[in-house]
Amino acid sequence: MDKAEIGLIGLGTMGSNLALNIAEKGHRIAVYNRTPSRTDDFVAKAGALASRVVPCESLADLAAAIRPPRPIIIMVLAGTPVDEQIAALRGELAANDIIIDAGNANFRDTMRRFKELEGSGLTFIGMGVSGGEEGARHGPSIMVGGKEESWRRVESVLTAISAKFKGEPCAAWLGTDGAGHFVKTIHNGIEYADMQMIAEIYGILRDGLGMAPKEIGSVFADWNKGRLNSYLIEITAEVLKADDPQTGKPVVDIILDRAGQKGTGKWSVIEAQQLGIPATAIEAAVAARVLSSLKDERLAAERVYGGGVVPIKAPRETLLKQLELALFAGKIAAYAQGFAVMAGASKEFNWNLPMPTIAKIWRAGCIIRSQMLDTMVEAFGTGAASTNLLMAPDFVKMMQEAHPALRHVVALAMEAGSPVPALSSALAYFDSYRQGRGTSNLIQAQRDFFGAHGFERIGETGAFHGPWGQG
Ligand SMILES: NC(=O)C1=CN([C@@H]2O[C@H](COP(=O)(O)OP(=O)(O)OC[C@H]3O[C@@H](n4cnc5c(N)ncnc54)[C@H](OP(=O)(O)O)[C@@H]3O)[C@@H](O)[C@H]2O)C=CC1
Ligand SMILES: O=C(CO)[C@H](O)[C@H](O)COP(=O)(O)O
Repeated sequence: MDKAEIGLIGLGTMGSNLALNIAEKGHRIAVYNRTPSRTDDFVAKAGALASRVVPCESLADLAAAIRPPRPIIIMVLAGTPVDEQIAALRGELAANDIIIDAGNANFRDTMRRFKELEGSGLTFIGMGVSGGEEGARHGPSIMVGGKEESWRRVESVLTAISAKFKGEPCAAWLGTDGAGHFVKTIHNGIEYADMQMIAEIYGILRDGLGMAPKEIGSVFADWNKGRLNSYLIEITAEVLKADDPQTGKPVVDIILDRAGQKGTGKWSVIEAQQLGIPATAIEAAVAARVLSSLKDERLAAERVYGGGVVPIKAPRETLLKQLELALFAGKIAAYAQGFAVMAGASKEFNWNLPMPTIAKIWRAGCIIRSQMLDTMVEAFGTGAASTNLLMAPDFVKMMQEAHPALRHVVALAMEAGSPVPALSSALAYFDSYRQGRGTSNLIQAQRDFFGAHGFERIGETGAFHGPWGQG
């Protein structure tokens, strides 16, 4: 039997679809899954593509089925399972074989694994994949980290399976060791902020305006035709229009309001804080998921304080326009924060992250794909966004048009008691960023008062102390 060109471990949601995508592009692929029945099911459902799939019962079989040098994708749950698979694989592999971790790894783990495998003769790639089930099957966005020569060895298969934006593949090498997984982490951080802001707008429409899910779905569907055009808006419209076959009720109304999270949002925030880069909308989105998980406490607090949202009395069409613009402004701020964190990490880890390329490969395939990303390609490509996306002329124009609506919507929601943590954080970030004279002069004075930390005087150099305690 002909040897496979590539191998894949982990036939869960992502792995099985990625394997079919690879087979469909004409590559013979060997697959292995810890639970053998999953491999059998996979082959049974692969249809005509099964002829290009080599099912394997062990890692030894997998290694034997692939033509050396063997590229092997690991697509299992992030964390210990990846270390276990690498440890088990090492004995089966030979020099020049390539291990590709395609899960949502913490980039610090990727850096460690990269170091651990250095000198072993094996090549390690940390690769972020975005697009969910559908993307994995028909074209995800692929963010690669590792040695550039390692990328060159797998470039043709990865570009073939990736999404295409106007013919350009959404797969790229972004830098050494953890660069690909870091970029995927921040992609997810922006995803958290975007999803949270959409949910906040949904809250205003549901509780403030008393709209039904299908009506709200139509609003999102409308917005998807305009400046907010994006995958997340598109699926939100679909989600809101779907009915639960069991009860006949709208699906959103039967889902418990407790959001899960697997780590990438939290890691985005931790790294942003470590780097000293504000990512307030992402932070707010992670905190909102945590608060959502405290269902019992929230119910108890509602009994104490009341939780109702005061109906919002405003002309509906005007308000809908403002909500659309507010979401647009919030989204720009979230992207600005995400890119700023990547710029900070790029310096810290010497990655030289190519921002225009990142914007390019996010234009199709990934969860945060949106019309706005094409304008970002231009802004980063010309250097106009090199300080901050908010300073690129195209985005200045958009924010000038949209920020008054964000302010109005946040004020309205706060007054009504409809929580808008991500939108309000985005607004506060924007307001703080554009304030030439802020209020931290007072903080410096306080720090000096209680801790003799010193402060700078306007127009003078050196450290000064205040006249504290002199009456
Ligand atoms: N779902 C999504 O939208 C996306 C997921 N990802 C990432 O892709 C990776 C896979 O996710 P997904 O496909 O959704 O997960 P699934 O839960 O669908 O599948 C998990 C896979 O991991 C395997 N696995 C779990 N634990 C171990 C272990 N200890 N040793 C060996 N194999 C193990 C499972 O094998 P078994 O059948 O034996 O349990 C299964 O093949 C994760 O890192 C995830 O974060 C990335 C982008 C999008
Ligand atoms: O990477 C993804 C999308 O880009 C995965 O779907 C990931 O699981 C999303 O994160 P979380 O589960 O924390 O919401």
